[in-house]
Amino acid sequence: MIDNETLKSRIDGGLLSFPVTPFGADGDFAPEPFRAHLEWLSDYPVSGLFVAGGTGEMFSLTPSEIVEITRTAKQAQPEAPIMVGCGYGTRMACELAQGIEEAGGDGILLLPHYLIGAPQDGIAERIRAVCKSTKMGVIVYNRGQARVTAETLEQLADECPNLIGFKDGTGDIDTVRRVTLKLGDRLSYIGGMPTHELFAQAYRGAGMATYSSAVFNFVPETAVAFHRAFTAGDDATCERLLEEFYYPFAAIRDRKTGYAVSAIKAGVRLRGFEAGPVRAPLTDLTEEEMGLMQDLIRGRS
Ligand SMILES: O=C([O-])C(=O)C[C@H](O)[C@@H](O)C(=O)[O-]
Repeated sequence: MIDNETLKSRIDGGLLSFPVTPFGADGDFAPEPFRAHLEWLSDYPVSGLFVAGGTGEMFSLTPSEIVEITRTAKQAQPEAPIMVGCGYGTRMACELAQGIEEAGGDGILLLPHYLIGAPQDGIAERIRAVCKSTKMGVIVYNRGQARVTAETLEQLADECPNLIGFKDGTGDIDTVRRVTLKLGDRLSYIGGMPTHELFAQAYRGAGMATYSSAVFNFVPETAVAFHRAFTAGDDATCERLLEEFYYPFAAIRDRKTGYAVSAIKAGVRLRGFEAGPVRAPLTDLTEEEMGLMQDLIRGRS
C-alpha cells in the first residue's frame, strides 16, 4: 500500500483518471476489456487511477464487484496508486473499505450515502467511522446529499490522520474556497464536476490545482493537452479546446440525464474497447447520438 503522504503528493501533482467499468454480454464486470483499456491509457501521464468512481458506475456495482475491480486494477497497473470508490451506508462503507484494502487498494473515494438527507454531524460521523475502519487514505467526495462545511472538514482532519483529500462535485465555489482557505495544504483538492474541464479554470481560482477527467477515458490526447495548458496557465489553449471539443461534447452529454457517464462509455466503445452498455438506471446513447460522438472523436485522435 502506498503511504498516505506519498499518495497525497501524487494526487496534488497531476491529472486523475476515472476509468469506466466494462460489462460483458451477460451484464457482469468484464475484466479483460478493463485491463486492455487501462493498458492503453497507461501511455498517457496521470497521477492516479480512481476505479469504480462515479464514471465507473460505483452506484450500480455490488460491494464484491468493487473488490474484484480493485484487484484487477492493481494487477494491471501495479505501479499506479489505485483509489477506489466506496460508499453506501456507514456499516457497508466500512466493510467495503476493508475489502478494498485487502484487495490492494491504496485509497478510497468516499461517495455520498444513499437516499436520505442527513444533518452535518451525522455526515461527519459517517466519514469518521470510515476513516477509522481503514489505514488507507480517504478522499471525501462532496456531492449530492453528503455536503460538508469547511468547519466539519477541519474537525475531521484533526481527528483522522488518513483523511487526505476533498473532491468537489457540487459547483458551490463559496464552500470550495472556504475549505481550501481553512485547510490549506492539510488536504489534497480535486475538482470533480461532471466534465470538470468546463469548470477547471474557475475552480483553480478557488484553490483547486487539479481535477478528475472523465473524457480522458476516450480522448486521452485532448485531456492531457487541456491539463498541460491548465497547469501552465495557458488559458488561450484551454479556451480553444473548450470551443473545439468540450462544448460540443457537453451538448451531447446534456441531451439526457446520466449521459455524463453514458457518453463517456460510448466514447470508450468507439475507441475500440468492449466496454459494453451502462447499467440501469442509466441508459445508452441512441444510434444518432453515437454518430455525433464518432464525428467528435474523429480528428482528435
Ligand atoms: O467520480 C467520478 O467519476 C467523477 O466525478 C469524476 C469525473 O471524472 C468528472 O470529474 C468528470 O466527468 O470529468
